[in-house]
Amino acid sequence: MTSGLPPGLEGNLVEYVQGGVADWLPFDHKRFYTNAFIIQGDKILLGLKKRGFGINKYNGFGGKVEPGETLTGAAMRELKEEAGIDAPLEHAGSLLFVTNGVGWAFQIEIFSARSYSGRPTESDEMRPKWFSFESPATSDADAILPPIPYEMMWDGDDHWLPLLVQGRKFVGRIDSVTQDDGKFAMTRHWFGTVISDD
Ligand SMILES: Nc1ncnc2c1[nH]c(=O)n2[C@H]1C[C@H](O)[C@@H](COP(=O)(O)OP(=O)(O)OP(=O)(O)O)O1
Repeated sequence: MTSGLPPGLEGNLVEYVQGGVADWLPFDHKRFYTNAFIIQGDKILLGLKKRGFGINKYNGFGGKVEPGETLTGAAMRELKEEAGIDAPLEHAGSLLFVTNGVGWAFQIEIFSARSYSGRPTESDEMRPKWFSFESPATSDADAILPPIPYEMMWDGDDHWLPLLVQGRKFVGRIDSVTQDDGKFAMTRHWFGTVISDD
């Protein structure tokens, strides 16, 4: 294991970016979630969350890992439920989110695929939309795609999404405090890239 990692992270990692000086927040257990992204050429499929936690934010497709499910099985189920597509998802990274006063941490396993079958379809929970991660945003021959809408995504996504797009495996932790308006403010973050899975 790499020394000096934030609590809750493990692996053979090299630091990529970090910020904030607050103490790492305490948590007593993790709850597991998945989040899946389809990447094709210079475009990425995101979904606008229509309800619940993270409403009106763009994100990958995912949710809670149900009892008895594997992480990959959960990721594939959520992708189908929320975007109507199947994909050969592969594990791409792990993120730990800790918020003050919650007591437990979100462990989010990130998956990606470069191909998929079916047609991205709006569900009760998510509205799929393609974005370009190249600049200028001219992905499709006949359509100009908008750039990744980081201003409508979770804080910190701008740190790790470029690694995902480049196919570099990553691990990160983001601590946040809840503000008076109910929004989160990042207090500390750390991201590393995986040197090897050994
Ligand atoms: N910071 C943070 N906290 C919590 N969840 C997330 C983040 N960043 C994220 O990217 N996410 C992801 C993790 C999951 O993919 C979703 C949240 O899942 P949720 O929609 O609550 O779970 P479901 O199982 O789909 O929920 P319901 O079907 O019960 O509504 O955001």
